[in-house]
Amino acid sequence: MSDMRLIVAGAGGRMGRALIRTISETPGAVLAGALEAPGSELLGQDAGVLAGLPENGVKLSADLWTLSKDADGILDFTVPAATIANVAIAAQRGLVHVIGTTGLSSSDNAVIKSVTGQAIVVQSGNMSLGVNLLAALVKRVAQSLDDGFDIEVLEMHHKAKIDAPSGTAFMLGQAAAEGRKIPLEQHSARGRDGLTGARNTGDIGFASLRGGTVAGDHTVIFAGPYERIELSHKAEDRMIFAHGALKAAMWAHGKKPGLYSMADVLGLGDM
Ligand SMILES: NC(=O)C1=CN([C@@H]2O[C@H](COP(=O)(O)OP(=O)(O)OC[C@H]3O[C@@H](n4cnc5c(N)ncnc54)[C@H](OP(=O)(O)O)[C@@H]3O)[C@@H](O)[C@H]2O)C=CC1
Ligand SMILES: O=C(O)C1=N[C@H](C(=O)O)C[C@H](O)C1
Repeated sequence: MSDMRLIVAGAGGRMGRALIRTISETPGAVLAGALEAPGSELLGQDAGVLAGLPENGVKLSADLWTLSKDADGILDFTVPAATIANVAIAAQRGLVHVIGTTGLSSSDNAVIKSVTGQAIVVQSGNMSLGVNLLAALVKRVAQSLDDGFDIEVLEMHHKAKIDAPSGTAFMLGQAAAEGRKIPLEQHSARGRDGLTGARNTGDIGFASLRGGTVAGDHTVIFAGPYERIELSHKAEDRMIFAHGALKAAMWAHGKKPGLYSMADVLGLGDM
């Protein structure tokens, strides 16, 4: 098979730059385009230079329709409005769309789902191997413990992160809810503040910390009578997410249209 031609959306962002570096190191992948927001001061700049590499001749552009004429996939770590705009074009062009953007609403997710009859989408709030394995472990532990054990999800990220709780925290909460066979929407406790009353039995709680340059720390706590189990993952470098995204794109190349997860990519679906 010829090289997979990939567009990086949000090319000037933290993940965008990590993805451009990862593509440059990945045999079988080539950077076909670099997308940035309309009006960004980075438009026209060289994607390689922005990512700390030698000049590669790929200039940042805000025109996905033109960029995608000759591409196979798009790696999208941007903001919800941009991802939703990209979904329609990726579907029309038949691109593999790897979606890492978090903070999506349920109606955004419904839009993504609506195109998967014709589009190949891999979506995950966290593309790392470690977190996807952690989610499988959380589900397994939640299956074994009844609601005598209170489940709390704690996350910490760098101070520039704009959404909370993190996409990963939701993934882990969802895994716990699946293990316990309850709907997360009806059992999630978020944003405690003030005179909240006692904790509801069976709730899954979320707490978010922000500060410094933390790439992403997540802990799921199972707090029972006189004992506690804590399962944690600490991302030391966002390159782990970029490597996961590349793996997802190359895995999805040539697959049938559908909505896939990182558990599918990593073969963790049955854990
Ligand atoms: N699933 C996973 O494994 C991971 C997910 N993420 C998620 O990825 C997203 C991005 O994170 P991060 O890179 O840290 O954030 P950044 O803010 O550093 O990057 C986002 C980039 O997207 C750009 N952008 C905004 N609008 C558009 C548009 N319409 N078209 C193209 N580009 C646009 C921004 O440009 P401008 O600054 O000009 O607005 C910015 O350069 C977040 O939602 C984050 O939570 C992050 C890491 C891992
Ligand atoms: O914004 C980030 O940085 C990250 N976002 C993702 C999330 O919301 O979970 C993944 C990772 O934790 C880094």
